[in-house]
Amino acid sequence: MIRVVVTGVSGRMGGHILRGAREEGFQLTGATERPGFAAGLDAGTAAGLPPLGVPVSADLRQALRGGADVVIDFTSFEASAAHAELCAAERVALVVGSTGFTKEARARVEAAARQVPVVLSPNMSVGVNVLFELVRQAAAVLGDAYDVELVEMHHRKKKDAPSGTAMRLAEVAAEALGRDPAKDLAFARHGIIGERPPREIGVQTLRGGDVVGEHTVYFVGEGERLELTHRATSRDQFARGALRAARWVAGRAPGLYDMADVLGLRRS
Ligand SMILES: NC(=O)C1=CN([C@@H]2O[C@H](COP(=O)(O)OP(=O)(O)OC[C@H]3O[C@@H](n4cnc5c(N)ncnc54)[C@H](OP(=O)(O)O)[C@@H]3O)[C@@H](O)[C@H]2O)C=CC1
Ligand SMILES: O=C(O)C1=N[C@H](C(=O)O)C[C@H](O)C1
Repeated sequence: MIRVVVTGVSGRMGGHILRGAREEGFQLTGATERPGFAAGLDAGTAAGLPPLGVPVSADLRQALRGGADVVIDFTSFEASAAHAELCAAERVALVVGSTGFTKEARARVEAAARQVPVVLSPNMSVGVNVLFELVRQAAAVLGDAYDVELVEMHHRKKKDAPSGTAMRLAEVAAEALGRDPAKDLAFARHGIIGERPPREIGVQTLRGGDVVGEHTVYFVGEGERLELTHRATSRDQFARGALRAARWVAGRAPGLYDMADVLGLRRS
């Protein structure tokens, strides 16, 4: 039985992961929430589920005392960077779903992945990981004759923009078209903007209500338009993907992996 510690259990993803872990036969050995949260509360109760017999800790080091094969972490980029360093020190595998990483925070996760295996992915759903491949293929075949535009929509409480998934989709398209994400992504348009630069990849963000997560990539040509859309209607698919990643990464060699590795989609 795989022993798992889940961080941020009272968050939107936390409850879905705890429920999935119980249904899929993981052994929950620890749980955390941000310092200041009611430490000692049952993890299930904290997540709005029936009690699970595991208390919430205010820090991951304490939560790992019960032993763990893997930590599943959907918190924030800052918390995930600190969690990665602790997992490296404690030699525990890690699955990170947090998004919005700064270069510095990502470098901390990469450094941790030299000590322990880490799966880091902005979207753990199978559907979105297939979308990454479809976008790669479409961009490679359609080429420069088609303008690439991307729109993402999420709930009003989401903190980072554009979504991690949108950023990855734009990077995948840019790579297939030989463009530079640092120069060619356009995140806003306003005023007299002039003609669209041909190399531009537009990335636009919508926020509102309780939208779980929607991404559309447009390839707009002369006389035709291809639209590739993924709509998440529940957080369960993200949680199922994270648990699949946890099963895959526990006991693996140190390294930074993503869902393409977990799902066997990695291109050589
Ligand atoms: N990869 C994927 O498939 C998906 C990724 N995400 C990403 O996952 C992250 C979390 O999303 P979501 O669940 O919606 O966000 P929430 O804010 O609902 O949940 C995050 C939880 O983590 C807690 N937290 C923050 N810092 C710490 C800490 N140091 N230790 C323990 N707990 C902490 C937060 O507490 P507090 O509220 O007090 O800050 C909160 O309860 C986001 O970055 C989001 O973009 C989301 C869905 C799918
Ligand atoms: O914050 C969210 O909710 C989500 N975040 C991820 C992202 O930023 O791509 C994945 C998913 O779309 C939900």
